[in-house]
Amino acid sequence: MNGCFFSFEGPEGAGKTTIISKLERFLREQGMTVLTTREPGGVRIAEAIRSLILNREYTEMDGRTEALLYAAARRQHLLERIVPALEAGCIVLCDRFVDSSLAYQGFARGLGIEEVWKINEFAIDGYMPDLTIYFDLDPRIGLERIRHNAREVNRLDLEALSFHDKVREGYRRLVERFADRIVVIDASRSLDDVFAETAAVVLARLKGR
Ligand SMILES: Nc1ncnc2c1ncn2[C@@H]1O[C@H](COP(=O)(O)OP(=O)(O)OP(=O)(O)O)[C@@H](O)[C@H]1O
Ligand SMILES: Cc1cn([C@H]2C[C@H](O)[C@@H](COP(=O)(O)O)O2)c(=O)[nH]c1=O
Repeated sequence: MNGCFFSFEGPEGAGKTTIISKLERFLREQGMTVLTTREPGGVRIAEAIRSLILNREYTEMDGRTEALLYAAARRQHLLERIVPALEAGCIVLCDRFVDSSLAYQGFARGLGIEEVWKINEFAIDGYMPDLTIYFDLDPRIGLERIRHNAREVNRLDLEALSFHDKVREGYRRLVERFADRIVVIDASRSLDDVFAETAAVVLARLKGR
């Protein structure tokens, strides 16, 4: 496999989508082939699962059902979109991947990081990002940011602040556990500063291949 797989993680409103879009433009300007995608979603079946999981009407959804749906969406997305792009030598920029499941369902929902890892192991079958960039931000700031943009409020956004605090704590545990894969970026700074650091980290990883 010749490509390089980057995933981007963080709480709501951390700036992942904005930075990925700037990074995609920047890397293309340098002549690189880039695929930008997102989870849950990225392909037809996974986008359908996304609509189901994030639908605000499904307040009765069980935590394990939620975790399994994210894993199912991931499986389809990986096979249909990520793996073919990596095999074609693309740089893949993925807005969320398995760490979201570990932080949100494993830690914040209380299902257990190990348990959620197990179902995801089955789904991803050995494929992991080469590098994960985690945008660290107080969820109060992130939620305030998205209150001011046009993005639709989804079922997860409506969780209590204590849930979003747990998501951050979950990510912190993942950073400790996967220190060689996850790079932490302080996302509370200006967009220009966050982008400059992200681009530097990504370029360094690409050079080191
Ligand atoms: N560093 C920053 N400083 C101030 N505002 C920012 C910064 N980064 C992003 N924003 C703004 O915050 C909002 C959320 O950004 P964005 O959609 O990129 O976040 P996200 O991490 O993809 O969020 P989500 O996962 O909730 O969809 C946007 O309006 C964006 O313009
Ligand atoms: C992949 C994944 C996502 N989530 C949560 C995180 C967000 O609240 C939504 C996705 O929407 P966004 O546009 O990225 O904000 O779903 C999750 O809980 N578990 C996952 O595996």
